[in-house]
Amino acid sequence: MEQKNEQPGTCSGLVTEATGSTYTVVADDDSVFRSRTYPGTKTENEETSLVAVGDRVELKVTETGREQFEAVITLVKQRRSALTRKRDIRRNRSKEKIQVIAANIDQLVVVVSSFDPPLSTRLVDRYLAFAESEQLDVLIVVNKMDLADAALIAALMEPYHQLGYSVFYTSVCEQASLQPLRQALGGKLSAFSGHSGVGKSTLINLLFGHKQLKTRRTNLKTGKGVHTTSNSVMLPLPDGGYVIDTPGIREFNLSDITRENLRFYFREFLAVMPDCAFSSCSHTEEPGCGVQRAVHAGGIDPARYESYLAIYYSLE
Ligand SMILES: Nc1nc2c(ncn2[C@@H]2O[C@H](COP(=O)(O)OP(=O)(O)OP(=O)(O)O)[C@@H](O)[C@H]2O)c(=O)[nH]1
Ligand SMILES: [Zn+2]
Repeated sequence: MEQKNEQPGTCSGLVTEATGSTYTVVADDDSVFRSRTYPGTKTENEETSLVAVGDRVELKVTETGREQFEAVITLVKQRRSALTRKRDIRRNRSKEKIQVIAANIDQLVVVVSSFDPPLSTRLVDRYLAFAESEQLDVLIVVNKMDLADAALIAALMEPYHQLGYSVFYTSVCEQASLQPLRQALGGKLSAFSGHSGVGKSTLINLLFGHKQLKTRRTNLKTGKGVHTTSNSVMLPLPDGGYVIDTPGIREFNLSDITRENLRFYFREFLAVMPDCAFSSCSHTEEPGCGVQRAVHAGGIDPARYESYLAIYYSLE
């Protein structure tokens, strides 16, 4: 449990919006402060963005600050997790080594569409490998189900159910289809990610109701523009929890995934890996490979294995 009001004038809260120089912090008593850092701001996280959306922080609020809802951030608490951005020297004008897109994310919500753009399980597999490498829980959302042959999509997605992943089928044309997803998001910090055009913004807007739609829409949109790094917002869900719209997988920092460790991020490989003749087996061309044997015997989905090979050969 979070300790409240350790000292007079201090409180802790959650950073829900970052706009460059100021941060919106929702304090534990639900009051909202426009906050700034100052040279004395301390952090329990090294060499990364000082403050990111999703961070837990301690605030110092003066009497006038309390009236105007302004505060300074005195401490950024240790993050449980951090979604980081691939380094782009041209864009990264600040000196921070690792740019954090969102902190303390509970789950990554991978949104794909059944059609327009068509469903790519290869892309789903890339996201899943990434989520596994970050030890993030993941929800898969197949949107635009109104445009698809449901039986065809069900067949494509069956391996993911088998592997124990949570899959949601949604259409923004049918409100009821959002209910299971809404439930899975309740009380958690969730990062939505997916290709452009799959319906992330539309889904998010529907999920948190129409009231904030007008005021927040602009922020959501600019969050994807040139100033993405300094302008992201976490939207409160009506029943608790927050959602943040994050960039597509290409913009995430994937450098922790290597040819050596990729095999651990395909969860169905783990059980058969001990059967490989070589302990260092890459499951690509080696003889006596337990993974390849399982693919031939039907125990591992061939499309998943193809994804593994595609990602493997795309890595240095
Ligand atoms: N038929 C159908 N269209 C949808 C659905 N969800 C979204 N769309 C449409 O798909 C288009 C793209 O939706 P967006 O919400 O802008 O997609 P996005 O993923 O946020 O895309 P970016 O903003 O480019 O990242 C819009 O024209 C939506 O109206 C759906 O469930 N069914
Ligand atoms: Zn092998």
